[in-house]
Amino acid sequence: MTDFLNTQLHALISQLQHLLQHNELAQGGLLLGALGALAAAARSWPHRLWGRLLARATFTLEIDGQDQSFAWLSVWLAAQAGSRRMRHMGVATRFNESMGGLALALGTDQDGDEITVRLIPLSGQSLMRYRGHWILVRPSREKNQSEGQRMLGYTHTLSLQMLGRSRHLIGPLLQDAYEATAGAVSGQTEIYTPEYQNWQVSDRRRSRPPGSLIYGGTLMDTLLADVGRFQSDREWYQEMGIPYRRGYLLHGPPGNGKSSLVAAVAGAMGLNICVLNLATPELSDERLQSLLSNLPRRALLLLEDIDAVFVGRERRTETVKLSFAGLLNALDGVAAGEGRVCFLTTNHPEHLDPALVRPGRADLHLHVANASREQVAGMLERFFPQGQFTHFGAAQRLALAGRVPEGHLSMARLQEYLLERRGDPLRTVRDWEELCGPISEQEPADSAAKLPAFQTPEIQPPESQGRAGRAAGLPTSLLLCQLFRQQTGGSEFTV
Ligand SMILES: Nc1ncnc2c1ncn2[C@@H]1O[C@H](COP(=O)(O)OP(=O)(O)OP(=O)(O)O)[C@@H](O)[C@H]1O
Repeated sequence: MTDFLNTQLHALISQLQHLLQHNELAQGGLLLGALGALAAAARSWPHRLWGRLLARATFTLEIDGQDQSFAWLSVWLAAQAGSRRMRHMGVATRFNESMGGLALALGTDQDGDEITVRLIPLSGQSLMRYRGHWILVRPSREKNQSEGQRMLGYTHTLSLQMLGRSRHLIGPLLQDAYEATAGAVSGQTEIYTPEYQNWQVSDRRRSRPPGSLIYGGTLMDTLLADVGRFQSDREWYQEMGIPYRRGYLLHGPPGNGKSSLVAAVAGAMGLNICVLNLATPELSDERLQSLLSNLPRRALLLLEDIDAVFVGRERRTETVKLSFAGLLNALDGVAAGEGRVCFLTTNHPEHLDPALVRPGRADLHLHVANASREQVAGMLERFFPQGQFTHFGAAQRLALAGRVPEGHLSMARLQEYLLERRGDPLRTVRDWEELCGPISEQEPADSAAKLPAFQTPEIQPPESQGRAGRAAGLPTSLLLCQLFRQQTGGSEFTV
């Protein structure tokens, strides 16, 4: 059998040899085929060789569009000389006015603040010279798959390719880009909200100066001192083996500045704020774990109105996916971020399970109460600063504050009232009862004397006016109105 096959094979080979030796057509065909194969190899070979060389000789830095650095790096790249050749740019409006980068001024808004947008590269490529080295910048974007009816937008990537020996430039480049853009923003607080498993900057606001808020007693100072101490105590916590995190519970009636307090602390400490709504139906135990272990650096966590999610350990509504155990685990499990400062706010501390607010989860409980008279006087001074309104000084402010029933008025309501009457002390005084409710006739004389932190206001109405007024049992607000009218000769005030 083998002999038979060998014979056949030999016969075939000798026939082929004969054909190639004596048939020119077959010779030509063979030659062309060989040349074609060679040409194809020659075409792909340099390509492959080039690819290998590039991979060996270069270094590529790739930044995902979801990463925080993507925004400021894109803004910075768009402002570099090499980007002029980019033919596909996008407009980013979420960046702050004071951020560096290629900005287009669009005018000013009603507050006089400049409205600017920034350009970022979307696709294409450009060569950029940085500190004497060449860098190939390649932004790209891909349309995401649609999920049912919902389009998921684009996935963006930024790639920076440079020679391997230039890779030491990565650090300085990122630092330069950051300092020229996001790092140049001062006096700003970034607000992060969750986006899938990550945090995204959803807003940037001017930091609220602590002095713009008025709280009773030493609330603000106590909190600032506590957060400041915690921040400087990292080593101590490590030495003591205590988890390095701190929690605060701010409780009290609505509109007295719980959220504003968190914003002020963040601003004063140079921190940003991660706001998380626990009632979000998409928030599962796993997702919360992942979010809390991925908190951005230098950001505090704010969980607002925590009583709106759980009453005791029970979910308040069926739409809440998060479990109470999941919340506790996320707050103090292994994954909980080191160095985390967490604020819980509630209007109803009595609805909270003690486990949620025990030390370790909420170390400091602060009551943010309705306005005290001291606060009312402070707010009046903010709206009618000393010396700017004649006939409306400390005595008048104290007298008005003395009319407010202690602890009945929210600071938000007071702010709203004063906003409506700003620049108009006469209206402020005239409508004061509207704010405080009806005033009993016996009250005026001694209510001011009951001011906790003030001396009895020394209103010096003209003798006759004062006596007559008091004799008639007029409320202090009316007395003040009359006094103002008399002193200013009508309803005009000097500003
Ligand atoms: N202590 C305060 N000093 C100055 N302004 C205040 C104070 N408290 C509240 N305000 C003003 O009232 C408004 C509402 O305040 P904020 O939202 O911080 O209150 P809150 O206690 O968090 O309310 P809620 O419990 O309803 O969330 C803000 O515009 C703020 O400027």
